Amino acid sequence: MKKLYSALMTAFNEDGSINEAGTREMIRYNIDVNKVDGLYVGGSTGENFLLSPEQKKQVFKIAIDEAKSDVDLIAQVGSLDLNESKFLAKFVTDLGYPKISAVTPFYYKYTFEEIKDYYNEILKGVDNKLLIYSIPALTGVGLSIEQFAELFENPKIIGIKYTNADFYLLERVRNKFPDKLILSGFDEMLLPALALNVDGCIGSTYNLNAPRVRAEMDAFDAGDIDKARELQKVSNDAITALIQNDIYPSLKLVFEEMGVHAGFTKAPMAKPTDEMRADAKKIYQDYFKK
Ligand SMILES: CC(=O)N[C@@H]([C@@H](O)[C@H](O)[C@H](O)CO)[C@@H](O)CC(=O)C(=O)O
Repeated sequence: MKKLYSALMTAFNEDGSINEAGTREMIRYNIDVNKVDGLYVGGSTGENFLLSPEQKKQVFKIAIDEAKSDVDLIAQVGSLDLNESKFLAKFVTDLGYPKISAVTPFYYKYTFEEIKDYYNEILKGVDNKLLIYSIPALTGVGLSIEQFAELFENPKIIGIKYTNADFYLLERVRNKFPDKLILSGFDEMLLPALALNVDGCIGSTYNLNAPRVRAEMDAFDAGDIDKARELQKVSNDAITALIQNDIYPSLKLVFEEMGVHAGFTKAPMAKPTDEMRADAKKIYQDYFKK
């Protein structure tokens, strides 16, 4: 059965500190209402790259304390500072996270040898399994099939969080590595990714939209492609509206409409304007009101 993971959001107070109660509410909502299979903690959606190391530790602690072993947990530990990534990999492993993930190193232009060393260093001395977080649109780092093969020489690297619209590469990767865990990262492209036999998905919009997405995955598994396509269409209407209204603050505003206290985004992300609030209310009414 294909797995559905929400990319966990972090609730912030207006001053950028972490709102623990709100973050816990979102975790509970994902587990109790969305019935997700897992949570991706410390990813882009969690605004992780805006956090101090102490705040990252705080989020990792809150998530596992709230979720316990109710769902699978993947901790994204990649950062600009390799020492920090290594520290966090050990930290989350000691907390009990069953899987970790690390974004490809970004900002500077690294050689593939440097990228490989980065992953091997993170995993050195850490008894855990890792998913490569590949998101070329944000990092500028695209990996080839040969490079994935070289990274997979480390047996602790078990798969890819594949946030990439290159479906040719996805097909090549899926078929070359049938035993690796491949989780699709673009919510609006889930259906074509399912057709290429990914093992599941991780995404931001699943925080709000998981039940519709589960229905789509079930329809796909049952061979009802028309129904899966119709559900993807509705999801994509919602995703388009969320993106047009600035996706990260909008996800939180819609969560607030649902009664879940998702808090603020962290600067320099935008604080919501009255217009954004009004649009988020409409998105809630159009797509998520029960
Ligand atoms: C850049 C970004 O936020 N990508 C999202 C998608 O879920 C994305 O928001 C969605 O497909 C809308 O474009 C996920 O791939 C990110 C993710 O899972 C994470 O790291 O939090």
